[in-house]
Amino acid sequence: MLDNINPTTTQAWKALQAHFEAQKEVKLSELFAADADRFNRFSVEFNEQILLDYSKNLITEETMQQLVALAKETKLDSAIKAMFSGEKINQTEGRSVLHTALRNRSNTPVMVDGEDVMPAVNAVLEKMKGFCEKVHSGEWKGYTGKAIESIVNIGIGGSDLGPVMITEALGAYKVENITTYFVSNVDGTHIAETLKQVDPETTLFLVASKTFTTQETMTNAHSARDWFLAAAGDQAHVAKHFAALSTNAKSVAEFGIDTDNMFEFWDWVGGRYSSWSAIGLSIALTVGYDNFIELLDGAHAMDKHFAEAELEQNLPVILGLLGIWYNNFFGAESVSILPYDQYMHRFAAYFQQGDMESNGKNVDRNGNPVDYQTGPIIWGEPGTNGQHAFYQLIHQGTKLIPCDFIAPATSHNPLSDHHAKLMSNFFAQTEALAFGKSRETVEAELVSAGKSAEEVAELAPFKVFTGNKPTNSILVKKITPSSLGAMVAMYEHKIFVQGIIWNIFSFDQWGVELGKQLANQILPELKDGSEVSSHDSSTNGLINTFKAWS
Ligand SMILES: O=P(O)(O)OC[C@H]1O[C@@H](O)[C@@H](O)[C@@H](O)[C@@H]1O
Repeated sequence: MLDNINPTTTQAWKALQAHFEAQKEVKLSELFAADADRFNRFSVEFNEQILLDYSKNLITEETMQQLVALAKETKLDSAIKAMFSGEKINQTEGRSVLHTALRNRSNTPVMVDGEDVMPAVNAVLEKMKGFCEKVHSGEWKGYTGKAIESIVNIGIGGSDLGPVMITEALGAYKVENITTYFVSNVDGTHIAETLKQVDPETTLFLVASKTFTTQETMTNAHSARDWFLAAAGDQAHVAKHFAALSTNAKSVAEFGIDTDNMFEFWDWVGGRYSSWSAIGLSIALTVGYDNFIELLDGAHAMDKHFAEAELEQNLPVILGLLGIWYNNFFGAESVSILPYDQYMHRFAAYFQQGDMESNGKNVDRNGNPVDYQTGPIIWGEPGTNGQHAFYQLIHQGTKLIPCDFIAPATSHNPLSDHHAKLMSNFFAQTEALAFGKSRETVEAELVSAGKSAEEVAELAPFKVFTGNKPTNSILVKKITPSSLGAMVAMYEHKIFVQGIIWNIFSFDQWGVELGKQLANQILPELKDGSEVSSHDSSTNGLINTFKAWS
């Protein structure tokens, strides 16, 4: 059981509040001017792979000490131990939270209900390995004897976003002769457009669903099977073209997928934490099984760091605490994740689910409404595209938006000076956000551009950058399976740290249920043209207009 401590009642919270009042006007320019060693003081390196520079944050040593005190007072230490040891910390569902066991490469026993889960974890990995070997070697043949060329992963949410993000992020590692597609949306366009690109004789569908009941996934899976059978004819051919990644063997069998083709995982794996499980089969098929294992290795190294490093030196803890500083004291509402790496273009979307589904909670672990802010809005796009779109608001808007800038030191595509240009933008943006451009500088520039005194006075206010916008810079040596695994685990644990301190349950997601229930009620009402009057006037009006127009 997790402790149950309202963070706002702790000594540390009160101290942080007083500290915030005393230094909320602090200027990054002054902090840097006063301390030549600030970069060294506020940066940590992980395994010569990842550098987290958090010196461009609105913090002093005292801020960090008090934030760490908050983590200690809210018993983060024991919560970390509880998670890793398989305690049922997902209390509203009565489940352990063991995505860390899926990548427990040291293979030490992890007990759930008195049983070590590692043999089952390893057995599924072996099965995935054998399957990948067969598909990649061409030994696995479709119903007309041809090798597999296309993988279509059908899943949504946690059964889609992680594999999409990771296969894209590891684009440089793709195996030859396999093209992977992802279908998630129940909008028929998604599956229809995908099926146009593949050949039933050479396509393998992975039906990825923890529950195997999700409406979108099951609808897409049935349409895929209909399409396949229209070409293949015989139901017996399904076995060569459909595999299931699920915890629900019964429904998999009912769908008609051979249980030999089922890759199992367990209820102690949350959907948004499931890329490391059988849900990762699309990853292993796309980038190779060995690279999938390297991904797990990287995540495991970060797990060890999270479990063992001092809180002051602990990357996920530092990130989590900084987030709390802005979310709960500065009143920041969102966090932007900005990867300067085209391969990582779905990273922010992935952690939108990871973070917002985990910590978007308004009830604490007692079941009482919280009277403080919890999970932030997560958003972002790859740089430099974002610079030409929404950075205006980050630089000169009225909202405080702490940003994580992520970039690889080495590019997989060292084409002329592209990478230097990309990186110059990465460095320039955090510098600009931190230090801005003063009125004096703006005026001097306008004068030297030949503007009159009147023009200078007129234009200057619009060209001033106040600066003092906080950022983290995460410099990665190279985006490899291992460093990516470490980075994903780092963000996962950041979310954990914040959920513990906010005294909420991060591993359930009841908030997704109501919409599903209502959609199930509305679906039969759409079957005929009769007027609907059972809802509020807006919903009735929309449904009836839809019926008239469709
Ligand atoms: O993997 P399945 O069971 O299809 O769920 C897919 C997704 O469904 C949503 O409603 C959420 O609960 C997600 O956490 C989950 O990842």
